[in-house]
Amino acid sequence: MSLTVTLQWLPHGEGLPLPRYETLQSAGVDLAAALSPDEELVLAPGDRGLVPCGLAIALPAGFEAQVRPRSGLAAKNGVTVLNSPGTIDADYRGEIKVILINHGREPFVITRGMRIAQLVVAPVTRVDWSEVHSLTESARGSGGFGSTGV
Ligand SMILES: O=c1ccn([C@H]2C[C@H](O)[C@@H](COP(=O)(O)OP(=O)(O)OP(=O)(O)O)O2)c(=O)[nH]1
Ligand SMILES: [Mg+2]
Repeated sequence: MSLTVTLQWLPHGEGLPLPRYETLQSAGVDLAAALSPDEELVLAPGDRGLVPCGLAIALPAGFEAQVRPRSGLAAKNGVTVLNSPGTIDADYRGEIKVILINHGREPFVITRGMRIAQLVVAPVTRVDWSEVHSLTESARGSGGFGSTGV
């Protein structure tokens, strides 16, 4: 299934490559850091930072985009998306930004064009609430938080 999403480059994003699927079946497109060419953002161990991506999008109603970590950065550097998955609402027209956190032991240096996260577009289900006095019974009931054992 293919969906058209409009994308607007912000001035500091111009020149970055269009987000693209790296393989035929990739679920996400990578997001690149839209820092100035001479800028470095250094995340010391334990630090977090808001990384601009230099673009804004308009999703069709009924869809969201999720900002997810790249597994390579997590495995090699301990760097991940703090609020993973970040939620981009269909009515958001601001710049997409990525909240990265460095859980690694070394400083992590981000430069322009570095692919720091990925964006996955997904359908959204919305609910109409219906208030009741009791819920339907189920085998699990209120068991949770490890109730089935290890
Ligand atoms: O990783 C993220 C998460 C969110 N957003 C943008 C798009 C999203 O539509 C908006 C609001 O996000 P969210 O609802 O998660 O944040 P909030 O703290 O609830 O802010 P708000 O009160 O603006 O909804 O911020 C990003 O650019 N990156
Ligand atoms: Mg919100």
